[in-house]
Amino acid sequence: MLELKQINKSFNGQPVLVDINVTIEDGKTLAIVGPSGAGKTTLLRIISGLETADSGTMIWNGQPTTAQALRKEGVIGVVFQNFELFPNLSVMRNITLAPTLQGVDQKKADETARKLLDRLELVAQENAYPYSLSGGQKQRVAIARALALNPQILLYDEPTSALDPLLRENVAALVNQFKASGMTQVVVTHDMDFAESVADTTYHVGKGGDGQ
Ligand SMILES: Nc1ncnc2c1ncn2[C@@H]1O[C@H](COP(=O)(O)OP(=O)(O)OP(=O)(O)O)[C@@H](O)[C@H]1O
Repeated sequence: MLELKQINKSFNGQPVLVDINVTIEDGKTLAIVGPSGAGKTTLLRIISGLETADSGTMIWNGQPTTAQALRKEGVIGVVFQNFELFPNLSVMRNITLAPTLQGVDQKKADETARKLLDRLELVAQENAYPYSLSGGQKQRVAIARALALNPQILLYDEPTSALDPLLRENVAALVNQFKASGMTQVVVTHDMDFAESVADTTYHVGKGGDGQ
C-alpha cells in the first residue's frame, strides 16, 4: 500500500495541489479524476518521481519513503499519455532496453518481452517500428515496456485520450484484466465513464479537501 499524505505543489507561486491525501491499495485500481488543469498529471508525476512535491510524505508498506526511492527500486511503472516510445527501436527493443540497461541478460529480457507481447496481442508486431503501429498498438507496447520492469504499481496518464474513442473499452478491459491478475493500478483521466468502468476508488483532484 502506498500512502500520500499532505502533498502540496505550487508552480510559480500558484498552488496546484493542496493537502492531497490519497491511498493506493494493493490489487486495486484508483482513478484520479478532475477537470483540465486541476493537477492530475502533476500528481501522477509526483507519485512516479518525475516531479518533486513542495511538501508532504509518502509511505510505502508502512515505511516512509520518497518517490525517487520507489522509482529506483522499480516499484512504479508509468504508461505515458503519448506513449513516449523510442522511435528508432523495434517493438522488441523498446521493451527490452530498460531491463538490459539494468543488468538483465538479453536472452532473459527477450523471453520476458515475448511473454508480454503474447499477453498484449502484439506477437506480429515484434520487429515493427513505432511509426507503423496503430494508436492502440503503441499503447500496448508502452504497457508492455512498463510491465517488463515488473513494477508493483502501474500508473497510466490519460490512457484513453490519444486513442480512438472506440478503443476506450479495450483499454478498460485490459486494466480490468490486469486487476484480475492482482496488479495495483492508478489511472489519471478526465473521462468519467472510463473511470467508472475501471476504478475501485476515485480520487477527485481540484475540489479541495480530501477527494477520496
Ligand atoms: N512544469 C510546470 N511549470 C509550470 N506550471 C505547470 C507545470 N506543470 C503543470 N503546470 C500547471 O499546473 C496546473 C495543473 O497541470 P496538470 O497538467 O497537472 O493538470 P491536469 O489536471 O493533468 O490537466 P489536463 O487534464 O488538461 O491534462 C496547470 O495550470 C499547469 O499549467
